[in-house]
Amino acid sequence: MTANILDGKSLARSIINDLSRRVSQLTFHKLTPALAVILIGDDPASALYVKNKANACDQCGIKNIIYRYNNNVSQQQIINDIYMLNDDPTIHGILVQLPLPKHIDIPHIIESISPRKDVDGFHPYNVGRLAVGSPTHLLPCTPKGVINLLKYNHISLSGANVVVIGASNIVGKPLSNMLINEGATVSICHKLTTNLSDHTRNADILISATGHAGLICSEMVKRAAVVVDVGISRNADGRIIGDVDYENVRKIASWITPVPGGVGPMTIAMLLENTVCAAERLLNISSA
Ligand SMILES: NC(=O)C1=CN([C@@H]2O[C@H](COP(=O)(O)OP(=O)(O)OC[C@H]3O[C@@H](n4cnc5c(N)ncnc54)[C@H](OP(=O)(O)O)[C@@H]3O)[C@@H](O)[C@H]2O)C=CC1
Ligand SMILES: Nc1nc(=O)c2c([nH]1)NC[C@@H]1CN(c3ccc(C(=O)N[C@@H](CCC(=O)O)C(=O)O)cc3)C=[N+]21
Ligand SMILES: [Mg+2]
Repeated sequence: MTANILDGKSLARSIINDLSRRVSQLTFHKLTPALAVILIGDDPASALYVKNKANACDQCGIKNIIYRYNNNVSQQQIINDIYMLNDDPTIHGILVQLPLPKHIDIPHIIESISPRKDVDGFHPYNVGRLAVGSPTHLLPCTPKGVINLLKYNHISLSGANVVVIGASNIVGKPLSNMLINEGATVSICHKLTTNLSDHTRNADILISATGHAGLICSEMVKRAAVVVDVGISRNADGRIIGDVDYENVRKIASWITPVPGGVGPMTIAMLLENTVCAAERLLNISSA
């Protein structure tokens, strides 16, 4: 058996194509959706994400404004600039690229973003709405991308045993809440989990989001499981690789995401969708 591919790249392309029409509709109403990206320092992974985002924005007509700062910029400067963007009616989404330099307090920065412009879905207001299962306009991009990729391929979540590895605020925790809301039975594993494979071998759907290359080998995967690889690291040649031993696991799994070309492009498509939704809210023509 060889797994089917969960092709995030082509699904993202078609989502971005559909977004172009919604952007045209908005510009017809004299409203061009705009995303402000705050980028501090020169982290190479961040630079790649920022570049891919900018290209995708260009494809569908979203205005993308990048604010660059040196590593030693003060926290107060960033907060002042976020307040300015909160009050700017021509800006619909604000994204602060993570990680941040050590002297900057991430929760403090995130809480200064207006929840209406929080296109990452990281503000405690939006996190809380997700946690209590209220309707939310802005869901975190990577978890939303994973759920959409599974649903598009008719992979059922209701009643499924899903194991999520990684419990971060940007991927593992929000993804787990979204899966619970979809009716899945969710186990969350992290660094302190003992005997990881005792958990992973029970998974109908296994999702790894650690950044530990090669963590998931075929012995840890149940036959015919669905395997989703969120992780991004670089191998010795500088190529992007995930958490999963792809060549061996694809012989066991029923479905698998490639890296690159799986979850990454979906994250970007969801960011653009959130930006368009945030702009549409101003006109009350939301189709979502
Ligand atoms: N494809 C995409 O669109 C995106 C990819 N990423 C990538 O996903 C990965 C995770 O990102 P992020 O959540 O921000 O990372 P963090 O470093 O914030 O979190 C990693 C999580 O994985 C857990 N973990 C790390 N190593 C192991 C291990 N060996 N066994 C079990 N659990 C482990 C950590 O446990 P503990 O909590 O105990 O420390 C933590 O919960 C990274 O590679 C990142 O680059 C991130 C966002 C988007
Ligand atoms: N505030 C904030 N929000 C984030 O969502 C966020 C962040 N900070 N910091 C960094 C991580 C990482 N992340 C990626 C998104 C897309 C790709 C991506 O486009 N991946 C392509 C790479 C393709 C290529 O090689 O160019 C792929 O997997 O196919 C990668 C990584 C978002 N993150
Ligand atoms: Mg990918």
